[in-house]
Amino acid sequence: MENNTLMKGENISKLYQMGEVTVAALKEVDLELYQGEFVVILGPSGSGKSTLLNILGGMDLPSEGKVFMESEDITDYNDKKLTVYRREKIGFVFQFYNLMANLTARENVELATEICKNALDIDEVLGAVGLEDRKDHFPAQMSGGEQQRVAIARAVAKNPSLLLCDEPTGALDFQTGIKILSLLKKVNQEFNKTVVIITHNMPIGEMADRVIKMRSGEIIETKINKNPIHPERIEW
Ligand SMILES: Nc1ncnc2c1ncn2[C@@H]1O[C@H](COP(=O)(O)OP(=O)(O)OP(=O)(O)O)[C@@H](O)[C@H]1O
Repeated sequence: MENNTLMKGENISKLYQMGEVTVAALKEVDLELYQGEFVVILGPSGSGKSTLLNILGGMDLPSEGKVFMESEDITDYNDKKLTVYRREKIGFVFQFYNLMANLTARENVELATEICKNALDIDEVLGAVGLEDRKDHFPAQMSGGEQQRVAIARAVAKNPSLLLCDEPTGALDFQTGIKILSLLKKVNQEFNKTVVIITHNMPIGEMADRVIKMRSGEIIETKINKNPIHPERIEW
């Protein structure tokens, strides 16, 4: 592995047996993620993005292939080690925030960090995502954009090696979506977190250091953006 390789997937395949039919969600995918980069994985519905994200995040295992995080092969892990891996190495951000409705913003973040070894200061992270005045609000008292900020704070405060975001702007209007993308960029730069976003929204690729395009379970193109644009300049 190169010095700054954070994750490496080798020959990853994922097959689903549907009665007589075998669906190949991923076909011999190779990829590398580098420390500190901002990656956007683009592809149409059904191209295998979520399957790949789930495997990188230790939520699912490949049918074949190896997945290394910081040189350790996570496909060798048992369930217990995978749980620790998900808890300590990965921050997840989903389209629908998945916050605990009966906990405040601060408590949602606190709960996620309680069992993590190297958690960051909760109030500092809530401040960084612009929620200092909303800490004691419950999810139902917040807008979609604010709830997504809580979800991002929750993921970042664990101090993971990698932030995996599945359509993080999918449920938001354009302006709010741009703000969330700007926040993810800030987290990438200020907290030096490697960020991966999966989306079918092509213009989002323009803010990435690297764009990985998928189709039918394969990576069909990897493109380095020499001059990624600021999210505020994205239009869709
Ligand atoms: N649990 C499953 N059982 C059977 N087939 C599955 C399963 N999960 C995914 N697939 C199939 O694998 C392929 C890839 O699905 P995946 O969800 O990874 O695509 P995607 O690019 O994330 O799509 P979307 O953007 O719609 O979420 C699809 O053909 C899908 O139907």
